Amino acid sequence: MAEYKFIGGGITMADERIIAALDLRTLAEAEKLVEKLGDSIVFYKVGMELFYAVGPEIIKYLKGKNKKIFLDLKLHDIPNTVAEGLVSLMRLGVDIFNVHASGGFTMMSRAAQRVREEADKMGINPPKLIAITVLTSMDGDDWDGLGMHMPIDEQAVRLALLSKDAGLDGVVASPHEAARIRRACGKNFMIVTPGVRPTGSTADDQSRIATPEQALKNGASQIVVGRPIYKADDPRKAAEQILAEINPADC
Ligand SMILES: O=c1ccn([C@@H]2O[C@H](COP(=O)(O)O)[C@@H](O)[C@H]2O)c(=O)[nH]1
Repeated sequence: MAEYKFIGGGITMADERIIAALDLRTLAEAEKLVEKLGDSIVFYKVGMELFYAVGPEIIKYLKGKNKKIFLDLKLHDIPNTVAEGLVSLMRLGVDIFNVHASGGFTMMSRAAQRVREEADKMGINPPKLIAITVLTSMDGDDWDGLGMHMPIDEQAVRLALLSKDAGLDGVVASPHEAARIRRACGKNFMIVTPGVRPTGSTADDQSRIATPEQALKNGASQIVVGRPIYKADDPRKAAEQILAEINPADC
């Protein structure tokens, strides 16, 4: 939701529907970007590149700045290993974390149950546990190479329903499948969509992309934006343009 803040005499908006990906290699680079973005971004995604290099320090830093955190480590292993891995990550105090839905129902339901049990013990609200459906970089050729015969969108809906049945809070999917997943899984299910590109930006290695506005119209609850913000000459301006696009009445 949009939350208005007065900054330096002007108005800027913070909107938890935008999650900015911190795909950087050092704490110093991440801190510099977070400083530049200021109050325009309240939700950050920490993925493998940064977490493997910096570890829990980045989470501590973001929490110190009152930012929300999606820890995107995409766990994919046997049920016990994933469940206990998530329990270890819970100590960091993140808001969202994730597993691969292709790990299957048993893995996901054990993970969801273990996260709830541990949250009860810790006396906290459990972090949201979501599952990757089909990576947004996959195109038809990649998909065929895996020997998959069901179309990508059908498989994404199938994995979303499996995740919901297993007790997860939502999924990561491309904006192309968001509408079908929203219809199948209902209004309270989280649908986080990477593969978001403002008009005019390059697709990079993403295949199933849409603009921020279209992704949200399709039913995404949150959008992930990485390179269009952190590689921009002026990251704050890039973030504010996305905010303006998704909150047209507010500008
Ligand atoms: O299917 C997926 C799952 C995760 N991601 C992650 O989102 C960001 C996207 O970054 P861009 O620079 O905006 O392309 C990145 O961290 C991925 O690891 C995804 O893209 N697709």
